[in-house]
Amino acid sequence: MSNRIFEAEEVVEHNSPKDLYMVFEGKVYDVTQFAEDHPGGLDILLDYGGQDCTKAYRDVGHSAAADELLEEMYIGDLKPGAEEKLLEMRQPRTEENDAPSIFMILALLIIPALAVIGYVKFKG
Ligand code: HEM
Repeated sequence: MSNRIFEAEEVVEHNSPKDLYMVFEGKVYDVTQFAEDHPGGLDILLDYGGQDCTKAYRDVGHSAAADELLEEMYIGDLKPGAEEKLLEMRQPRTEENDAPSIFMILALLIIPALAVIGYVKFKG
């Protein structure tokens, strides 16, 4: 069991599908691996990425099995009293990993196009 202490500044950064931390009852959990398989969906977890999900998690009435899963993802504790700071620092949801970026799409179109142009020129 880790008892690493996390600052609010650090937790808040982990808010994307590829890197997702959540705080529950003052403990920090790395839910990255699990997020895609969450029965309630990835999207709802992203709403709490890098944030405290204690109330939301309780309101759903998660099962004991869910509690056990959560425990397996425990990585440390939020610095005592940092809950408020965490909320103040709330960042907009990181969408960058939700879909391929426009740059990636452009690169995938341009690279083969350049290859074809190069080939045609070289041949001619
Ligand atoms: C952070 C760790 C979380 C874990 C490990 C987790 C785990 C689970 C599990 C195992 C279930 C299946 C039902 C059950 O066993 O209770 C479930 C369902 C659900 N969870 Fe989570 N959950 C987490 C966070 C959240 C959060 C923050 C929300 C936000 C509201 C949420 C919303 C839901 C909903 C709405 C369902 C019901 C899905 C359905 O039955 O259609 N969960 N979750």
